[in-house]
Amino acid sequence: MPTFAKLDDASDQDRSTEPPGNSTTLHTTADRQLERLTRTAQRLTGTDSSAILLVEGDHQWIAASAGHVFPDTPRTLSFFYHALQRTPILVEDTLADPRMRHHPLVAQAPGIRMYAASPLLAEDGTLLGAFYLFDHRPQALCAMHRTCLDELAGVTASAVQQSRALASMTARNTTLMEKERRMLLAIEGSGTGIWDRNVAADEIHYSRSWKALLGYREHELTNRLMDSYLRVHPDDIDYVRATIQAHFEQKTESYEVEHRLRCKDGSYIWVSSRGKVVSRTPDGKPLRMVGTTQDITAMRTISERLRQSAKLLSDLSSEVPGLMFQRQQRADGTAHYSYVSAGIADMYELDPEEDNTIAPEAIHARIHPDDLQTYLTSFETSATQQKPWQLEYRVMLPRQGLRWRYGHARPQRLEDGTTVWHGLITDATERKRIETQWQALATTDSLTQLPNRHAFMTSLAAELARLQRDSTRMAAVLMLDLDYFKSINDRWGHATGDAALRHFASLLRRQLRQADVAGRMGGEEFAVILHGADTAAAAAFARRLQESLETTPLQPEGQGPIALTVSIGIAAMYASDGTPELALSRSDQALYRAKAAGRNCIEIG
Ligand SMILES: Nc1nc2c(ncn2[C@@H]2O[C@H](COP(=O)(O)OP(=O)(O)OP(=O)(O)O)[C@@H](O)[C@H]2O)c(=O)[nH]1
Repeated sequence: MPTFAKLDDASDQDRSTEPPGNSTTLHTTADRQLERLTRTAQRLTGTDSSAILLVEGDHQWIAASAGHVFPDTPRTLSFFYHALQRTPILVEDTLADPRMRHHPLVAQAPGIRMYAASPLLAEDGTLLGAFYLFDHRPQALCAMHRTCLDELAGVTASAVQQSRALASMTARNTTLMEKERRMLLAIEGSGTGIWDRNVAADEIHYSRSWKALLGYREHELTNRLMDSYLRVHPDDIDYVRATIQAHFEQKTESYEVEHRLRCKDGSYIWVSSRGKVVSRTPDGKPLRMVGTTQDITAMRTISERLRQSAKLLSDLSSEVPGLMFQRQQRADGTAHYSYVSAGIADMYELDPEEDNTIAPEAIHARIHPDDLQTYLTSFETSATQQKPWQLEYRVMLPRQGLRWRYGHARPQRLEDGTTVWHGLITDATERKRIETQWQALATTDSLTQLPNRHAFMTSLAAELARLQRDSTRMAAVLMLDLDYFKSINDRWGHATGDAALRHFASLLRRQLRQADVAGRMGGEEFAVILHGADTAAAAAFARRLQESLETTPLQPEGQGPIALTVSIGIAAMYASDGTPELALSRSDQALYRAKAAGRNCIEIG
């Protein structure tokens, strides 16, 4: 039995005198029980009044009282608070106690003289409040009354505890129910239909929103399972049944299928149905299955459009000749090909990865070693200047061999500094071949296959530039003109004249070294650049040429040999020459003199 302790000097003027807002406060039945307990205490002990004070958090309030009515004022509370200790208290005469004697409830009506209290303790030791006895006469409670007070306090504590547990459970249930209600509202609101299938009874129940999905009102659909299958599109029915069956047989964790359902107006919508068997017989037969149905028509339409766009892109990229690519270069300079089309098989003879990417090293290994640096630098320049990438380069392929490629792409700078190019690589080999042909045609004399005047003048300018870069070098320029050529034409015909020109060009070509250049300047007039030669060396060259012409006459078919001679004018080229024409002009003047000297002569300008 607890012993009565001395009164502590403690008060709490700040505590609220109201039960907490969300309190598990005792009301109605529980309150009445407490009232009954205070009356019982009053009667059993013969005291004037009795009260129960409850405490919860920062709140404390008088939950029940018998005898005097105690107003809930802070001062009054401080009077009660003295008892909120964990041990019983007995004040036999309040007037003898300095801390109570001036309290209004002592000094004035009702003039409390005896004050006894026992704490209300929960099983875990939490203080729930106190049970009080008061009397207007000073007295020492007998042992039986003290025990009675303690026991009543114990019963009260247990009642309060139970009541609070019940209230807390009710609150939890209310919260759960509210949550469930909100979830159902959310599901309904999201346009998701709910169904509940009774497998044994071959029945299926639909929520209002499920029926609304198909345009039906609440009462318009039966619960018969066989009716539900009639609404499934005929093309989908087999796999819908098979999917359900698989789940019934526990081959799948849940039932999940996309199919079409017929609406009230006869049109079809695409739905996603998901469900799960929630109860089975002990041997595993399904009893009940619940699930949801969602209209995914719009989503299917979008995904179908996306699929078609993706197919179009894929068709385009595989059908358009060449290689479409996306190349990314991060700010740190590392690059990778994030997309390559099927054209990579032809352009580089490479197979892309499954995700249509390829390592840049694989491509670099196919690029002609002489062009690789230009290729890499061109991308760098494009990235730095954010200008379109454009390049003609050679590739060395295992099957096709040496080929030309033309690439162009536009760069885009991303926020993180990455540059992304989208572009196309095409085969430029044929174009290059034609270009080379045109180039040859444009620079070669078709009759003699020697460079024409334009090409010769280009070489002459290049030779002058070389001399001007290094004045220790030498070069000689020769002008050559066949003698009496008109008479050959006149006598043997134009075709023989042509043959004579080809014959001379052939002899001339044979006399040239690698670095020398000869050209046909027009008619029967030729010119030669002798690289690294002075005029003496050029004169020796000219003599050798005249000798070879003398010893090798033209031999037209069916005719006797035709002797040819050539007059030659020689001039040195100087670094000081302002234009290449100057040296040519000097050699031309020398030629003029050679002609004047009787032809088949050599003159140095
Ligand atoms: N067969 C042929 N004749 C050409 C060609 N080009 C120019 N001729 C001819 O070459 C001749 C050149 O004659 P001329 O300029 O009088 O010179 P030449 O008869 O050689 O007299 P000299 O140069 O003074 O020795 C002309 O009759 C031109 O028609 C050509 O491509 N083929």
